[in-house]
Amino acid sequence: MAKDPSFLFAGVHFNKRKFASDFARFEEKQGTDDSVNTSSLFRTAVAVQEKVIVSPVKKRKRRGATSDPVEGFNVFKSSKLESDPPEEQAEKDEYDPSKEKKELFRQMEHDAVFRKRYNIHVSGANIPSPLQDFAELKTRYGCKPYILRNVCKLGYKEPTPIQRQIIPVLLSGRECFACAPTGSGKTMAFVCPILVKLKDATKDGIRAVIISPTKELAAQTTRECKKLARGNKFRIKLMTKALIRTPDLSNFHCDILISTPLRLRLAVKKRKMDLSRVEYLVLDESDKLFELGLVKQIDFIVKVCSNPAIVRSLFSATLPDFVEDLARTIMHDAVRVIVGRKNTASELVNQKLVFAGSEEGKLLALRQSFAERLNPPVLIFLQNKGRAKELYEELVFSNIRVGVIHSDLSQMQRENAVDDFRAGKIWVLIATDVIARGMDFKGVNCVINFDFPDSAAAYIHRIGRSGRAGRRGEAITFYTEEDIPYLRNIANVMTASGCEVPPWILSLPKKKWKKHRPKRVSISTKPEDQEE
Ligand SMILES: Nc1ncnc2c1ncn2[C@@H]1O[C@H](COP(=O)(O)OP(=O)(O)OP(=O)(O)O)[C@@H](O)[C@H]1O
Repeated sequence: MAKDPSFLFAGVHFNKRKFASDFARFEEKQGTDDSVNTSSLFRTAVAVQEKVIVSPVKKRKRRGATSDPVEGFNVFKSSKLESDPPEEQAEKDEYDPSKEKKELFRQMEHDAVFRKRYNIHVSGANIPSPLQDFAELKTRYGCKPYILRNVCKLGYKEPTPIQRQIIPVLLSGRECFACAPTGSGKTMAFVCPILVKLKDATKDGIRAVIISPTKELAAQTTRECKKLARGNKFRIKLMTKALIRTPDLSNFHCDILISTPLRLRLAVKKRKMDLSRVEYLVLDESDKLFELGLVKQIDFIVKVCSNPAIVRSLFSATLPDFVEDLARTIMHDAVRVIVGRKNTASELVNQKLVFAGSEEGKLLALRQSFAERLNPPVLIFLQNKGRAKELYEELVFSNIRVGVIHSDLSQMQRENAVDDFRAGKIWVLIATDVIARGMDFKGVNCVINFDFPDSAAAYIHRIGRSGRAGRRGEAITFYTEEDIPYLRNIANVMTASGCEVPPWILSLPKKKWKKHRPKRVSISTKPEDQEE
């Protein structure tokens, strides 16, 4: 694999004298957040369509369905119907007693072709037709004009594939699991139907709850909800520390509440918050929420959301079988929607593996690359907060505007780091996995895994901070000798999303992936007596 890392930062040449103009370019990008290039997103969906095979009607074994083709409907078999001349068809229809059935059949056929085009795979009974365009929100579901106005203001021209299918599923009152690549618009896919269904603000307790694994993501989701709800008087609330301090929350009401599991559980247990009237429960980044540390809290929340008419939905870019199995035990007649193949990285990210030799080698590679080429904004991931701090200390006095985010910082410091990165005040943000999931920084050009990720899912989510909403991105993963046994797992993700991997890596033995966080040599180059 390439040993000279100087090529890493393909992109704008980082000439310090030209610093100002580069930076202005970066700032400009941040300013265009709302006018996302939707057409490329649309193109991506169409570009991958050829890869899908449509299978005939059959009962499928769910376990093996990970990357199965489209659900049971044979588009090819029925295409003969379409070739009938119109007059002949009209004649047939006139005398056909089961005209309605035929109509239904035709609609199903049309839906299957449409899904194939957008690489949407579904399973479950009676799945509603996907959206052709946003206008159908009004024609099919009578949504209020403010939503379409906001969609337009956000610059969304076409629904993304996950939005095309999940919005009708949720609007028809079905529970669902949704798995679609990072940066493919899952947030809007669950927020929009909630807004349509809730219609107007009321004071009927808490009506919808969205759970996010981190405070940062919860705050971001709250902002996205508010953007889409602009013009309506909905009460959209983030569960903050201050809110939890309220002595009695038993009469608290809001239309949509966004929280981390821990805070919500506290609010219910200690402040008597009542979730019995919740109509919609969304578990975002659901595989993270079902991990050992959080599953108890989720279990508690699911139980206290006791409204029998509740609609629950799970979203993530990675959805392991065990999460589906767990979720199935609580869901009724759920629809499963997968865009592309399950558990794969975004195809918009160009991924590279770089052998850095040692910890010292990683730092050298990074410095050299920054000196030669830098294409900000850049995100750097490390395996823990201690190492994130060390790297920050090493880079803070260079000419690069660098920031750091980890769980030892106060909430305010964490928010400031995210805001400064978004605003372009920070070029390079050093982070732990605390922001690896869900955070939407839009213009991130490059993600660097300074420390090898501890699982394939962590890799997919980390690199997914780049290559969002139709934009291209780059991901570089440093590895040392101790990471080699796990290289194959990442290499498999890379090949599945169309990136090249040297054959020797693909011939490494498969290794069962347990959390890989080896004890690594310190990054610090300071003499020991100068360390705090
Ligand atoms: N229909 C659309 N057209 C264009 N851009 C969109 C559309 N829907 C959402 N976006 C934009 O796409 C970006 C990614 O959306 P979002 O954060 O919801 O992705 P995600 O699928 O939840 O990603 P992750 O798995 O990383 O959480 C956002 O900047 C959002 O504004």
